[in-house]
Amino acid sequence: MSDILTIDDLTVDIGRPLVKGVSLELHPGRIQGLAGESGSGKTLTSLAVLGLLPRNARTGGSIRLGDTEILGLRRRELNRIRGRRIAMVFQDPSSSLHPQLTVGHQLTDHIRTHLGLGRAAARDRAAELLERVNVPSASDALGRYPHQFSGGQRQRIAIAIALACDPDVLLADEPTTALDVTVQAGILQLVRDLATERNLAVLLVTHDLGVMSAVADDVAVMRDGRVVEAADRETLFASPQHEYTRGLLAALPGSRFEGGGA
Ligand SMILES: Nc1ncnc2c1ncn2[C@@H]1O[C@H](COP(=O)(O)OP(=O)(O)OP(=O)(O)O)[C@@H](O)[C@H]1O
Repeated sequence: MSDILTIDDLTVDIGRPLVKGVSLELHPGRIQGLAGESGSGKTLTSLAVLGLLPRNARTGGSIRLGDTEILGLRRRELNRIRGRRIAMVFQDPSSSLHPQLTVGHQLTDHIRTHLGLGRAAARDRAAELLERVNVPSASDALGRYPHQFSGGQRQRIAIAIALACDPDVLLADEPTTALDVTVQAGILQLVRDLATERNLAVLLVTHDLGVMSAVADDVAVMRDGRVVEAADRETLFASPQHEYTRGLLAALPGSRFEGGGA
């Protein structure tokens, strides 16, 4: 299976070692889950892919997009890749949406900047995207501001913006954590469907193994800066090898791993 994004022995040091040799491969059409408790280094790993680590971070290892090494690229080169080939959605959709600009303004600006389309063509594409992510009355929605939508709809809009330029890779960091449980399933199903229909390689970062079990094809579990276990979803959930993974699974409601034994 060909990989589109390859993280190889990644290290991140910010005053102390925080990511300690992480390797992961992302494949088109597949969702790679990255689980682990708070502080285990999941977010730093995904920020490294986007070149968004703090300036004082020192990195080692390799991150390749196709055949291109992207770890350590200059900001200008990275800007060309970010948004266009690698896109991201965050836990709080408001952080990717400008509060004072209409949704249409934000989507069409993004499309025009990256794809060089004219105003009318960009607006058509924006409406199509909103329809695809199931925002109701897509053409009306273009004229509205982010605060006029629910949290779930704002996350759908953030996903539409992320996908506007047909990226190869989507990094989703806790995309449903801030949402009501009832809304979460719909967003996860959307990410699942988009991965399949657009051949998108997704890195899904979450501390919630319940979320993982719903959509990820492969799961890696991080602890203290390292991947302690990685397998396809069925294998990992059926026979977790690592005590730490068993502990995480035991924390799930209704788990058969309660008590720590497999
Ligand atoms: N800018 C920074 N300077 C110093 N330490 C940092 C910085 N950013 C993160 N860290 C530390 O790095 C470790 C890993 O953080 P990271 O955000 O990657 O964890 P995480 O697994 O994503 O957890 P969470 O789910 O809480 O976001 C934590 O101990 C955190 O305190």
